[in-house]
Amino acid sequence: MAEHPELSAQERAGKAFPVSWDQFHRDCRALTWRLNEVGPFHAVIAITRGGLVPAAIVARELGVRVIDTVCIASYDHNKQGDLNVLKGVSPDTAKLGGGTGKGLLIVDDLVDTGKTGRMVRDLLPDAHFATVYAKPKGRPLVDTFITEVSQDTWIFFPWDTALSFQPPIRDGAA
Ligand SMILES: O=P(O)(O)OC[C@H]1O[C@H](OP(=O)(O)OP(=O)(O)O)[C@H](O)[C@@H]1O
Ligand SMILES: O=c1[nH]c(=O)c2nc[nH]c2[nH]1
Ligand SMILES: [Mg+2]
Repeated sequence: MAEHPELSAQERAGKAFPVSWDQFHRDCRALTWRLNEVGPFHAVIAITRGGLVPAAIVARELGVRVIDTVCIASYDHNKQGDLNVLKGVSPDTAKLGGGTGKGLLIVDDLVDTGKTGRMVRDLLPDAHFATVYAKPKGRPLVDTFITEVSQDTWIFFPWDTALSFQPPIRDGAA
């Protein structure tokens, strides 16, 4: 970050990894196959907002109906600022996890630097933390994930993107 402070994280990331709804759904289902070997879980906790979509799919596949959120904001569009916990887990969910998160499943779309993951680990140290995608810096914080991408890759999620014209590769398209 210190090398090019004027650039956003997305601009510094040299590679783009666009993910379609279809691929995201399949990756969430693949994640659930792994999580099904680890559970059962009393509740699923989505890290908003990116964790809401995978949490819904994972909870559906695992048959879990207690779903809570931890609301954390760190990136303002694509620049990471200070982490801000807007909402923690509810008292009911905290009780289900015995205060430390045992038997709870935390879901997010990805770990990048690991700052968000570190914060949820500090809040619920015994919870199981799952993400669909992981970059190397954040990977040690995650218990289960599906696909690793390099640190200089920016993942474009389907809820942040729309179909658009692409120039032919021959004409210099990335
Ligand atoms: O490992 P880190 O470097 O902390 O980055 C990962 C976090 O960044 C994104 O969330 P963001 O804060 O952008 O909020 P959003 O989910 O509401 O888009 C993403 O959904 C992860 O939660
Ligand atoms: O859409 C996103 N893609 C990413 O690669 C990323 N890293 C942190 N936050 C992110 N958001
Ligand atoms: Mg997020």
